[in-house]
Amino acid sequence: MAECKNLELHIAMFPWFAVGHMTPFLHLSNEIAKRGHKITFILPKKAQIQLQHLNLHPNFITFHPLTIPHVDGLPLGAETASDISISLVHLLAIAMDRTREQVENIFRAKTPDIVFYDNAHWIPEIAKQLGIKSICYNVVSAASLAIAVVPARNVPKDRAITKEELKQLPVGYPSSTIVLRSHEVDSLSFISLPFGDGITFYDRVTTAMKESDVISIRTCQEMEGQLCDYMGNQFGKSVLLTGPVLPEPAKSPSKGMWATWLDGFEPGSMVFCAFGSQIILEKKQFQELLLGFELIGLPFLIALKPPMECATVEEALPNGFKERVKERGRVLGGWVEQPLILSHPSVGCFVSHCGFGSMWESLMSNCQIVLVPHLGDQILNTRLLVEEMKVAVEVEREDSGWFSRKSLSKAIKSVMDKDNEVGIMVKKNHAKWKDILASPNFMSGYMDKFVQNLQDLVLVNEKA
Ligand SMILES: O=c1ccn([C@@H]2O[C@H](COP(=O)(O)OP(=O)(O)O[C@H]3O[C@H](CO)[C@@H](O)[C@H](O)[C@H]3O)[C@@H](O)[C@H]2O)c(=O)[nH]1
Repeated sequence: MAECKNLELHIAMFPWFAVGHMTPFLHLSNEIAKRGHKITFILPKKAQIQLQHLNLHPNFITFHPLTIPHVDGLPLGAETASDISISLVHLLAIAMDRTREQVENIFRAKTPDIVFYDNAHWIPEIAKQLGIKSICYNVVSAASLAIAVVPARNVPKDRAITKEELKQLPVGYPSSTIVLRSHEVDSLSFISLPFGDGITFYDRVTTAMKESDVISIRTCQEMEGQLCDYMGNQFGKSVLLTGPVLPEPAKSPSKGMWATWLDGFEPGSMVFCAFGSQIILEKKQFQELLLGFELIGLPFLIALKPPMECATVEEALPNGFKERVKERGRVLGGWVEQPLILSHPSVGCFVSHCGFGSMWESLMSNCQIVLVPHLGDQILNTRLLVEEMKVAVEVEREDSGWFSRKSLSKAIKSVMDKDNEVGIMVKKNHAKWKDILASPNFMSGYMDKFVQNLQDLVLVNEKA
């Protein structure tokens, strides 16, 4: 064992070209680097600039930028999912596949022991040839993997998956609460669509997992144990969990241009809203959301991308909105430092899309959580938080998918009203879970064990 502890690893990271994937891969890299191991982090050139500030161990973590080839149909210079609309991401997958030679050259030059990847299903093939162990690291919930991309889902090869087929849960799926409602199953139909050249999303992700040496998921046994066991059984291999892998909370949160403004409000009174790096609302839905915030009568900070067909958030504001909400509310169209905002004492509620990164950040905060999921995995994360853990509320949507200003304000008020039973219940449950997740050895315990497993994996290789 002592021999194993001293083994210094060299790990290559190759995440999907999206902020919601590269960021958690970098958090994981920081944790591994903190334990004395070397990381080569492969990413698009522009992303390097965006992520650099999150590299906490530059002596151990080296960025290796890729040139992203242009693919017809993508805007010139597009390198990550944030540069394009969701309808074009399948083309970005083609661009990723065309970096194969660059990636292989990096592996040959750097000779890592292990490579972590997610969407690049061809990595194990290269890795095997070069004697590198491959770990398919998933930065979405075990629930969203288990319901959509397991062999038991049995997606037809020759046609699109039907709504009826999507309504069926894969045989043996272990949860009856973390499920999609029948009007939501369409949010999974993308699994049988092309994602890359001549390959569907389903085939790509299942291949990525089948061919790996190990499957790993950014989750914990305490929250998704049964679902992780199901994944292991489905693919017949071990599933290593990293736990949530979040950076230390900021020591001095009051930074940034919005901080002085936030300082001026009562503790816990501010409602913050952000929907991650990808969602672009339709203008009408964007305006309805803003009008819902106007109704709650509380201070608010909204950070959303400008809605469709609008260059800025200003031009999409409802008539007279700015004059009516005055200093009480701000709407920003650019990137804000979400973790810092969530830890500001004035912020008491987080209205989120429940992307997996935001899900963890909301759980680690002291904020009440209101969820407005959009994509399939976000809906399942929402069910986990609302139905299983009972730490959050979900905004009611009509069957058309539309949510009204009334349903939004009702959900926010229910958790911000100090006497509301639901608000009291979710606050209490959230505090219990936060105590577990933030307890001193919880995350570090997961990481220590994980790194030990990585060393064992490489050692087995060396002995073989
Ligand atoms: O203005 C912003 C907006 C986001 N963030 C950060 O960006 C990350 C966003 O990640 P996440 O919450 O996972 O959202 P998306 O970027 O939307 O994530 C994509 O990737 C996730 C993980 O794969 C999936 O769960 C989502 O459905 C998918 O949209 C989080 O760390 C946020 O703190 C900011 O710092 N500032």
